[in-house]
Amino acid sequence: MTEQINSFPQVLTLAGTDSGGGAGIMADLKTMQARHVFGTAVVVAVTAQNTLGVQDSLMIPQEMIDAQCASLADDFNIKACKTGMLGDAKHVHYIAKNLQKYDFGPLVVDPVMVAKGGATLLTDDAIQTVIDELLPLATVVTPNLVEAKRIVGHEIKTADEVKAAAKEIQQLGVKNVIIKGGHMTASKQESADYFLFADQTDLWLSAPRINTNRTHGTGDTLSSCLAAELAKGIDMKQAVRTAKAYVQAAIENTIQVGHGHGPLNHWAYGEEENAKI
Ligand SMILES: Nc1ncnc2c1ncn2[C@@H]1O[C@H](COP(=O)(O)OP(=O)(O)OP(=O)(O)O)[C@@H](O)[C@H]1O
Ligand SMILES: Cc1ncc(COP(=O)(O)O)c(N)n1
Repeated sequence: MTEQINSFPQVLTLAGTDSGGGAGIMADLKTMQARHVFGTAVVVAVTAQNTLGVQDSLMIPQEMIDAQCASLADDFNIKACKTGMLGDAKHVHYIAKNLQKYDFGPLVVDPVMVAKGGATLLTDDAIQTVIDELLPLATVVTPNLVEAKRIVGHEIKTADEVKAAAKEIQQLGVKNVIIKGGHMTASKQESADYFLFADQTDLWLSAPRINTNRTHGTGDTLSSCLAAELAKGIDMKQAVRTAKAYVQAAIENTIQVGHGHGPLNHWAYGEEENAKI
């Protein structure tokens, strides 16, 4: 009976808050809500942020991170989780320890490094800790082009180099790799993401590139949608298609909020479809 009561898909984000509501934990919870899963959150960092940039940030102490993870593990039945902004090497380590201690299901690692406005969200020395401690725990990692370059430690220019980099990242111990195309601006027509799956099949998923600066939180939205689908038991290949379509609809159906890099429209995707889920 208890198991039945606790069986509704529950998802966890371990990340930073965005007071402006467009990225980080706020984007994650909005995405989870729209995908009809129950969203929970471990706050790793607090940012004072709006669409113009990050004005300040505060890292949460280890004891409080551990306490949040313990609270969730004691009560909830988390079926998938994602990481976002983790700030520094120490916090990457605290999160990796908690993810080893508790079973929160498949892990989506979004290796958030720099905000669209240019603020550092992960210190340089922490990249190696992500590689050593977090990637081996991940079911899927979702770097953008810039993050992928930092992980492999060299330039990635052509489509063949994107594919080779995904393979290199997979060899670090992650089953599935997605290199996101938002920063691959060579094509003005499309935004194409590359997917390399655990079974060695691969896929480019392309969608029309929208000419807009209202792309605050695109990466968070993709990774939290992916986690939401995985929590429902959807297989990885279908989950990535839904996540890409969800982000596309959220960028396309723009809303006018803030004066800078505006947020996405998290309720745009398949509104009638959602009503039926
Ligand atoms: N202008 C755009 N038009 C269409 N799709 C886009 C656009 N910008 C980004 N995307 C899509 O959004 C998703 C996230 O990609 P992106 O490379 O922007 O991630 P990110 O840089 O990690 O995002 P964030 O900076 O929010 O963390 C990908 O599916 C990408 O193809
Ligand atoms: C707390 C937090 N997490 C992630 C991002 C990345 O989003 P973006 O690159 O769109 O600014 C952010 N700005 N803030």
